[in-house]
Amino acid sequence: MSDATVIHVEDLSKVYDSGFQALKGIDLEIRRGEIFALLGPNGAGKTTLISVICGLVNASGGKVLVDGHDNVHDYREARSRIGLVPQELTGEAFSTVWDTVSFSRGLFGKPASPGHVEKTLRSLSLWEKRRNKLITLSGGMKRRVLIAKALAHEPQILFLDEPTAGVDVELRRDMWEVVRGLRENGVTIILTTHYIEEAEEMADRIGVIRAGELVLVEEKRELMRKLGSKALTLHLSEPLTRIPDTLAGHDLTLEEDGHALVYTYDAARQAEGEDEPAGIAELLADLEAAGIHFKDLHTRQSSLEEIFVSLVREDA
Ligand SMILES: Nc1ncnc2c1ncn2[C@@H]1O[C@H](COP(=O)(O)OP(=O)(O)OP(=O)(O)O)[C@@H](O)[C@H]1O
Repeated sequence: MSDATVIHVEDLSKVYDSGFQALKGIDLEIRRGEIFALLGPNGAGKTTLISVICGLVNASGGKVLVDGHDNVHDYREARSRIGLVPQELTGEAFSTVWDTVSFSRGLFGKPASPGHVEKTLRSLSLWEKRRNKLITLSGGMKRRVLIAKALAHEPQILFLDEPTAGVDVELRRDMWEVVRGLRENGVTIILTTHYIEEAEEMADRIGVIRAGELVLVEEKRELMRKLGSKALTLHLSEPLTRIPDTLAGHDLTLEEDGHALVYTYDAARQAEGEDEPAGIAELLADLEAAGIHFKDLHTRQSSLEEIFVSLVREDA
């Protein structure tokens, strides 16, 4: 395990008592200081994977090292390095923010540190609310308390399970800011999400899990470059009823009742400079030769969402 690796997951599998296999031979390295987004449809195994890494659910096979510590044989060392932000706050409605966070630190056998608790609360804009009972807080503030709780024992690694499920857009952006701030302080972040926008906005790398298998792990930029396709839309001066035979060699579709021609090409090919600029010059020459004129054109690149949908669909 290299220094850059903070979590090493090897051939991890999980079969629940029901006989259901939720994880199948997962191999994964999480790099120190990155934001890693684990994406997958409902039931794909995201929560199971993070629960096994955090030692809350036993694996059926394979192993997990957290900063070099085996999460079964050296559980306390491994667990002390991890903070886990669950989806919901449970059971502490009548405690104050301060007590909830301080208590959580004690659970990890760490000596009381009002200074650390104060720093954590301030960094999450919870300081003014420290005497409030949790039950009196808004949804957004409650989520911040969950994060503060998970950070109380000074972990290097923070897992966030669906950090923004069911929150409004404004609060979601707010949470993203909080998470980025944590990363700037050196915390490694692993988040599960099924909001593609969240992964697109936040992640350095993305893992896609489908039916218990990690089907892909990739730098976000690389993923979008490799799998993104681009489309060039030409708005025609005169509508066409069909694509002329002389243009059959181009990947074209006729849209908007014949008012637009859409040319689809591979963003990666273009980025690699091969066939630059992806056959557009030839297409334009052939259009000219066919007497087809356009009044406007625009390009767009597929979003991570489209890439994700096609990955999850592929031989599903
Ligand atoms: N205790 C359990 N016993 C049996 N099956 C379980 C158990 N917990 C989860 N599963 C099953 O394992 C699969 C993966 O569940 P998991 O919660 O890990 O998925 P997920 O990707 O986190 O989905 P979601 O986004 O819906 O939370 C699901 O089919 C689920 O029904």
